[in-house]
Amino acid sequence: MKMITLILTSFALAIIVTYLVKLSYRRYQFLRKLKGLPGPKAYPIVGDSLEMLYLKRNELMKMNSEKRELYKSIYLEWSGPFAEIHLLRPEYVEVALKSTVNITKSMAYDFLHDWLGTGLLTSSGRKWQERRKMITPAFHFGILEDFVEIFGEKSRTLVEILKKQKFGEEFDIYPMITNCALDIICESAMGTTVNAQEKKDSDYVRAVYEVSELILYRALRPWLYAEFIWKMSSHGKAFYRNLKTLHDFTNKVIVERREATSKKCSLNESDDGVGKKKAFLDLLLEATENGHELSQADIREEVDTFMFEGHDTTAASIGWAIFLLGNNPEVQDRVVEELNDIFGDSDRLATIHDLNDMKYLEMVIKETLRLYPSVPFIGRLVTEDMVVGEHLIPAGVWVNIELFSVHRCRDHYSDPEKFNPDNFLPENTKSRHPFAYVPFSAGPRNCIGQKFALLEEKTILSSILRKFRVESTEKQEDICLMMDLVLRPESGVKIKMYPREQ
Ligand code: HEM
Repeated sequence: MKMITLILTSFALAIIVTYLVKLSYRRYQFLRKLKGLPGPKAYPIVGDSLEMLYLKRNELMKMNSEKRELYKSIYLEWSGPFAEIHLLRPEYVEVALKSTVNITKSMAYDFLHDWLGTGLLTSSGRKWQERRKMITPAFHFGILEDFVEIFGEKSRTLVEILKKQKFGEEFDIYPMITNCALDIICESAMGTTVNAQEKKDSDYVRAVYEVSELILYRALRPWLYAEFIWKMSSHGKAFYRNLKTLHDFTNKVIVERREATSKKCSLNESDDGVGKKKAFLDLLLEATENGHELSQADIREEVDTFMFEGHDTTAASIGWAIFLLGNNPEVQDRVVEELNDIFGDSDRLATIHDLNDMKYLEMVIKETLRLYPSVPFIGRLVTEDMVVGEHLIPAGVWVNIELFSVHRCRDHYSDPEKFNPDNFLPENTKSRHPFAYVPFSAGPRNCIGQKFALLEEKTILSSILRKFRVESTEKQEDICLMMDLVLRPESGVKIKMYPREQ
């Protein structure tokens, strides 16, 4: 017995040692190729991840800003044994984002696979190309027009909820905006209502929050990366329990929607009883009828991807816009002036034409996304050698494309920390580097939902501002940036509100 234990232990040790030697050799090879790149001190195997272990979630962005000041354009970090190159300049980011070969996402996205499978956000190669081609028409302008009605209805509910707040008293508007965005994406993606704004006890909504929180919890704890350890841990168990709620819900909606659609086809009805507006899900179901082979799981991963990508991102950006408008009354007044010109005394919902006329509000939204991009970093695995400036980035390393840093580049913005919507006046954008502003990414893997997002943001913000004057109770310099799955203010968006009529 003792002998067997000894043999097995030696065998396990030999495997571990071989693996460590392989990692060290790989590191040595990369170091030779990456000679000359600056970066923090790193050790074999653990890299510079040790400092991350002691870092609080709200310190991540601060550390990131310090590194931006120190290294300016590019630096090398070691995430454990893996080399990660951070790109901070528009000129470098352009090379990475324009690449049609280096489109594979980095390991960080693997944590999303349980929920999103390999849908549009997380897939790569042929699968991604085919899906992108198939899904792009779903974001056509004509189709987006249908969603504007949903944006308006849900925003109206938000305004009714806000009316119940005590005017002049501080409160956090962020959770209300998030619930509104969740209602919008549920109805747009699946054609179903979860009433996140009015109903506090939806299992689905609770599971969305729990799963997002638990993905982040795992991402910040390397000892939970191994799947079998994660599955055994209490947080992992909670994750899979909530995940089941999410998948069961999406599966049920798909089945019901499929049945309703085929009933409509067999009766040859023009109006469907499913509702006149088409959800993204209907467009995917139609694609299966038009020759695309999509299984239930294929459709689910795309619907789940919209759910994930399509609510936190917009909620964060709307929250930041309210925060900035509440700190800059003169900008808020100009937005309201524009809204008065469009709506006069009318209480009607905004049409797509009204939204297109909101030019100044659009500049405000763009400037908000410059200062506080909902997705501050994008990660890619380099699969083919790439040259940025005078640096060769070899295949096998990860690149971290830092949208947050690019947007604060002093060469392209004279006062980068200042909120100034005029940065987006045509005369100011015309000569700027095209990759100095990329909140929706750029190149082949840019955000497919960006027009949807802009229309949604305009609808929610204009609905709030037509009814209320907002005043922020925290200043820009005091706010602590929190890197969750999206970039958000640590303490929410604290405001006081007053009715416009007064
Ligand atoms: C302000 C709101 C939004 C921002 C800032 C934003 C930003 C981004 C960024 C930076 C990416 C690239 C991610 C990467 O390469 O890893 C992306 C991809 C994506 N976004 Fe958005 N997004 C927003 C809203 C939306 C909405 C509303 C939807 C859907 C309705 C959506 C769907 C997607 C999808 C499916 C992808 C993956 C595209 C692909 O790889 O082909 N996004 N988004």
